[in-house]
Amino acid sequence: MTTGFGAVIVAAGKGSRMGTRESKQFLHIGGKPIVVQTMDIFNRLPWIQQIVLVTGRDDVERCEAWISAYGLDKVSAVIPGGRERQESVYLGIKQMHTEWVMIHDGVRPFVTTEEITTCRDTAVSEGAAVLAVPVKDTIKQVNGQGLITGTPDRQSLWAVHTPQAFRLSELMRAHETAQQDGFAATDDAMLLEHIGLPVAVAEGKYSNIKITTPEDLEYAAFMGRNKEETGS
Ligand SMILES: Nc1ccn([C@@H]2O[C@H](COP(=O)(O)OP(=O)(O)OP(=O)(O)O)[C@@H](O)[C@H]2O)c(=O)n1
Ligand SMILES: C[C@](O)(CO)[C@H](O)COP(=O)(O)O
Repeated sequence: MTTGFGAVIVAAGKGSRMGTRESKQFLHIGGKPIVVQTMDIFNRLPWIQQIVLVTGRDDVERCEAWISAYGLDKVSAVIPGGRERQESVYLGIKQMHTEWVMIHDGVRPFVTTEEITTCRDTAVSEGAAVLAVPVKDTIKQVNGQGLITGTPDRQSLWAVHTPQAFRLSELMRAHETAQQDGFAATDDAMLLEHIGLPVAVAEGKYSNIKITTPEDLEYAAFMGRNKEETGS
C-alpha cells in the first residue's frame, strides 16, 4: 500500500443508449479514442500514482496498445469488467495499492484537472467526495400513470458526476457489504451511504458530461474541436 491517490477508469459498458456499432468509449474525439482522452487527463496529474483501466474482455488488447502508443505510463493494469458498472468498479479497486482511489467514468473526457483536484481536496478534508452540479431544472416525481406526485426542493438537488474519491479501504468495505446485501447502486457514493459513511459534494462544471446518448456526440465533437485548437 502506498499513500496518495490512484484512479480506476471504468470503460466496460455496452453503450446501449448510444446505439453505435463501436462502443462509445472507443469513438474518436479530438483525434483520439474517448477513453484515451479520459486516461490522459489523470495520467498527467503529478499526484496520481496509479491508474487501472477496466474494459470489455475483447477490448483489453487494443486498450493496451493505445496505452503504450500514447505513453500512459501510470496505467498498471487493463482488466475485463463485469456485467454492471458496480462489478466493474469492484474488480478495478481490487487492483489498487494506493491509500485513496478516484473512480471515474471512461466516457467523461471533459473533466478538468481543476475539477479533479477539487474533488481530491474535498475528499481529504471530508473523508469522501463526489463531483456534482446543482440541478438547473425543476424536478418532478411522477407516478406510473404520468401524474406528478411531488416537487422536491431544488435547493437540495445535485446531479452527480465522476470522479468520486474515497479511501480505498472504505470503498472496498462498501462494495463487499453491497455484495453481501445484494444492494445495487448507480454510483459509488450510494455504496458508502448504504454503510452509513458521509460523502461530501464538490462543485464541478456542467461541461463534465457523461457521453450517453447520440446528441452528446455533437457536444463531444464541438468540445473535441476546441481541444484540438487550444491544444488543451
Ligand atoms: N458493466 C459496466 C457498465 C458500465 N461501465 C462503465 O461505466 C461508465 C458509465 O456507464 P454508462 O454511461 O451507463 O455506460 P454504458 O453502461 O456503456 O451505457 P448504457 O447504460 O447505455 O448501456 C461508462 O464509462 C461505462 O463504460 C462499466 O465499466 N461496466
Ligand atoms: C456514476 C454516474 O456517472 C453518476 O452520474 C452514473 O450514475 C453512472 O452511469 P448511469 O448508468 O448513467 O447511471
